[in-house]
Amino acid sequence: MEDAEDLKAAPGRSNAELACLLPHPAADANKYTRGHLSLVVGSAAYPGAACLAAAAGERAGAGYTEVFCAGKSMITVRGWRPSLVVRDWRAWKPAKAPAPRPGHPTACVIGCGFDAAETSLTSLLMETVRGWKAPLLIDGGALGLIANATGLRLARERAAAGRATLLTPHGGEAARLAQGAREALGEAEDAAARGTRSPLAEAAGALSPASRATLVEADSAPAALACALAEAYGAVVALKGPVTFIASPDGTAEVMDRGTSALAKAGTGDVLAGIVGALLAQGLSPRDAAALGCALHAEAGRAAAAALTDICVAAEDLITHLPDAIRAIES
Ligand SMILES: NC(=O)C1=CN([C@@H]2O[C@H](COP(=O)(O)OP(=O)(O)OC[C@H]3O[C@@H](n4cnc5c(N)ncnc54)[C@H](OP(=O)(O)O)[C@@H]3O)[C@@H](O)[C@H]2O)[C@@H](O)CC1
Ligand SMILES: Nc1ncnc2c1ncn2[C@@H]1O[C@H](COP(=O)(O)OP(=O)(O)O)[C@@H](O)[C@H]1O
Repeated sequence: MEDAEDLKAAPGRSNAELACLLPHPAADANKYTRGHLSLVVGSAAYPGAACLAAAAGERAGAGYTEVFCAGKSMITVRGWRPSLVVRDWRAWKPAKAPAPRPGHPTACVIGCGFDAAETSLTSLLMETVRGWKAPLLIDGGALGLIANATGLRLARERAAAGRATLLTPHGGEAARLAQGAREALGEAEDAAARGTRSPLAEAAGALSPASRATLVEADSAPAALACALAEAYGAVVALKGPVTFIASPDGTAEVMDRGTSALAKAGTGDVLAGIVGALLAQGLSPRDAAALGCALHAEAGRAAAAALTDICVAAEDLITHLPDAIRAIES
């Protein structure tokens, strides 16, 4: 990887490049071949996050959208959109899900509306990171729960097994992920000092000096931070903000700067997670899903602001205006 100071993210992709990625259904498609999206979301405290992520995923093209949420959230999610398949998250068995097979893409989004105070969610998350074989997007409260040495080790084990992971932190969540990586580095250094061999110590030893420096600094630039987190966790990282940086574990990064401050409202990140998750579930790579999903989200924000003003746009409006975003990218 380049020195952190020299890091430059590639400019955002053109409409023509993004339009090629749009997952129009084949003439002989059925709901299963179009892509199965499982969302493990919506604690009792935040049923709204489950509604937003799942409805966005369905509108972004997933053929079968299944929501696993807290028992207390189920009635809210069912009432919000009857086409969603809603189950209690006690029915979520990630390790028993069949391996993805050609022509039947699938993906999981976990964490929108996770309540950090609910420690029982840690085992649900870790079981998913360990056992879920298809692409996995981790968002919201789940990011805080993997931001530690155990979470980093499990994420890296997924990468080593060739299982794709995408992290979508905002600035606060990215700071927590960096803190978790520092904790892992500390544990690895202790292990090395004791002469103990461990996968974590080997991973920490392999981390580039630039990433190590970025993770240790308090105020790293977002592009460098996204790259360092991607390398440390072995995942594609979309670090959200007024400008979003999409970084891959190989040190490459791209910028998405189509957004509008109309997007600065609660719940818009849940909508983004649903859109990107649906694109993963339709077979796009994590990097392509992040690039197209973030661009569609931003264009939906622009279309919503044109219709409603930048003051009035709320997260639900992005779902309504997603068709305008698709047309903007295709034009
Ligand atoms: N309708 C629903 O059900 C909704 C449910 N939601 C769900 O709620 C859960 C908690 O998620 P959350 O984002 O609200 O809170 P949390 O993770 O504690 O982080 C907030 C702290 O981080 C910091 N911060 C720094 N930079 C930042 C930045 N760029 N953008 C934002 N924050 C930034 C900032 O600290 P400060 O800078 O103020 O010191 C701030 O105090 C999660 O599961 C989510 O899915 C929400 O999506 C809303 C709609
Ligand atoms: N000023 C801004 N300009 C452009 N995009 C923004 C701005 N503020 C926030 N966003 C976008 O809005 C979304 C907010 O996500 P997040 O903070 O996770 O919200 P929540 O957790 O409430 O769902 C991100 O996609 C981010 O890039």
